[in-house]
Amino acid sequence: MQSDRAQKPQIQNTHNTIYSFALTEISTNPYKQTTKISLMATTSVVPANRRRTALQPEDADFETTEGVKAIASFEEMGIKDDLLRGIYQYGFEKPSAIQQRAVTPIIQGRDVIAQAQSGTGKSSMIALTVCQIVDTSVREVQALIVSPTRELASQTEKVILAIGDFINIQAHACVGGKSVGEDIRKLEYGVHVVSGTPGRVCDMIKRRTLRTRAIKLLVLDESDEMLSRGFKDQIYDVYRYLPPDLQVLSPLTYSSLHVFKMKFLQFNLNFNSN
Ligand SMILES: Nc1ncnc2c1ncn2[C@@H]1O[C@H](COP(=O)(O)OP(=O)(O)OP(=O)(O)O)[C@@H](O)[C@H]1O
Repeated sequence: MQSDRAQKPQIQNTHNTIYSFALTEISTNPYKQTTKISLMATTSVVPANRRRTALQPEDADFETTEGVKAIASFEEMGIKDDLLRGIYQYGFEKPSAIQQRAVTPIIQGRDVIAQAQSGTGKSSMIALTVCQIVDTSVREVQALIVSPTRELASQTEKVILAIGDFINIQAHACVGGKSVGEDIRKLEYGVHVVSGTPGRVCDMIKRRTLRTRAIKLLVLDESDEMLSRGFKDQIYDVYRYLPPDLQVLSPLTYSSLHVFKMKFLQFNLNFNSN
């Protein structure tokens, strides 16, 4: 199954998009095609105390949507020069195995579900693809990353700011427990990326402090984890405010794909019964 964004039927901003991306695994959704990349097995997962060494063995076993190729260098991915400088300065020399397969479809605008174990480079992949997709000459929120925990949301913001140093990216972590006033100040000043937790993001959108009209990419980081933490309604609430032609990226851990599918199936049924 190969996705071609240009050929996708136009759909309304109804519930279709979010459940169609989630249901790709079942391969029956007529509306939208999604690129899916699964790292089936890893022989080395990065130990927690080792930084920037997430490279998987080249022969890592992957299951992907047809046509997904492994691209061995960041240059060959067509990443902008100033972002490449940031990536190298951050200490990444070459993409990890999941990055080799997932970065290109993401920057081509496809919806992507990328499953791989912890420590394989998924969070870093969010940071670098967001930096590539955002146009920093336009000071509006263009990418929204929703994460299950405050720590993860803040960590993603930090990696974006570090990797995107040379493109002058402005990112803000919108997380519960931090000052609402500071969120309002930062958002009104203008940022390109918001990385947050569902409740605070939802709150900022409802206050109209977080303006959604220019958002083109929604990242549901560890979406399986978010659903298991009971954030389903808040994710849906956020989604309702986003523009119709939205790209969705969903990185998740391999072991929980099953749970993810089951929960989103439920999600779908609930939507239809509204
Ligand atoms: N291309 C790369 N080259 C070298 N190191 C990398 C690369 N990508 C990621 N890393 C490093 O590998 C470690 C794990 O990466 P990351 O946090 O992105 O993985 P993850 O799959 O999201 O894992 P977790 O769920 O544990 O956060 C981090 O220290 C990160 O800096």
